[in-house]
Amino acid sequence: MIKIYAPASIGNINVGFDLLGAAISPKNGKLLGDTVTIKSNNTFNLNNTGKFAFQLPKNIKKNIVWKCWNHFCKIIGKKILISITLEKNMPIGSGLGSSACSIVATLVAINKFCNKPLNSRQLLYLMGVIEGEISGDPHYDNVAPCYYGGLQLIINENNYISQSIPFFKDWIWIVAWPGIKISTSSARSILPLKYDKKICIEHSRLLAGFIHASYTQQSKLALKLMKDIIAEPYRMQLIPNYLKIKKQVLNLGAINFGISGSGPTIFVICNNEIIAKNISKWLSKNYLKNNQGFVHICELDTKGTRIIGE
Ligand SMILES: Nc1ncnc2c1ncn2[C@@H]1O[C@H](COP(=O)(O)OP(=O)(O)O)[C@@H](O)[C@H]1O
Ligand SMILES: N[C@@H](CCOP(=O)(O)O)C(=O)O
Repeated sequence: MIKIYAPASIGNINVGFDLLGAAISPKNGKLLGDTVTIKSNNTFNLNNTGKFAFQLPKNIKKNIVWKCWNHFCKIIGKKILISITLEKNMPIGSGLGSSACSIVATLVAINKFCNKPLNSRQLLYLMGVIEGEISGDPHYDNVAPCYYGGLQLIINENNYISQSIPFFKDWIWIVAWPGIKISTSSARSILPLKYDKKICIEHSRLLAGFIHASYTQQSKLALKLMKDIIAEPYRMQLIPNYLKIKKQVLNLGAINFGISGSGPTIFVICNNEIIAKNISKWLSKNYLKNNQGFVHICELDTKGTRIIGE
């Protein structure tokens, strides 16, 4: 038996649309991600459990776990006889890399079960392909941090898909999912196909400056540059009262605020535990739309996807 856990992730982190992503874990030690358990069987079998299993497609062939298994069988040229249990603990369409959690956990588990025929780069490439089948075009800013952990910069050069970049250990990351869905594909479809030269130059300044500030550990500079001029201007309309919430949370002492991935989850950065607790309480009261929603005070998950049982 192999049991794999894959953590939630924040895609984009404002300044790096499709190019930066952070894996996160609640500071209280709770798990925030999907778990996949695999054992040998006489045929393929998939069981769905977990708080958000009800959101999964009824047709097994539309479940990401089946897609991952099917891709892997084609790659190794044989039917892999396993029973898979997906513990779907990440809400679908949340903006916390729910699809990435299932993709990464399943592929890592199957690869280990088959004695690792794929190396980590080949595995991550496959993760991006499957992510692209779901959201319309491949993007690695959820699967890379979910797989490797930490803060990942998508490189796609010299045989590297992503590489870790330094982060700020004193940053506290709050995520608030209101309990409603926004599909990644729809949130991608509302973005412009082209941007003005002025925006492109400004985005390069912000992203390059953020990476420089990260390597030189200039927290205040990193925060000033951590702006989203690519997606937020268009996606904020999908999130009720977005600008009002943002203004209030910044007034409560947050040092940064943005849309997590394609939303509707928002993320908040603080550098003070008391302020973080206060903002978490405020968001629980004012941002959650139903009893499905949640707020977690998190830190970067540096371990990434890992074995939690054998
Ligand atoms: N195991 C799974 N986990 C998440 N989504 C799944 C899974 N299996 C199938 N899906 C489908 O994939 C799509 C994922 O939607 P998406 O908006 O990308 O979610 P998220 O942004 O949370 O990753 C949904 O249509 C969902 O029904
Ligand atoms: N870069 C992607 C990130 C999507 O993240 P998700 O958690 O919403 O799937 C995008 O912004 O479309």
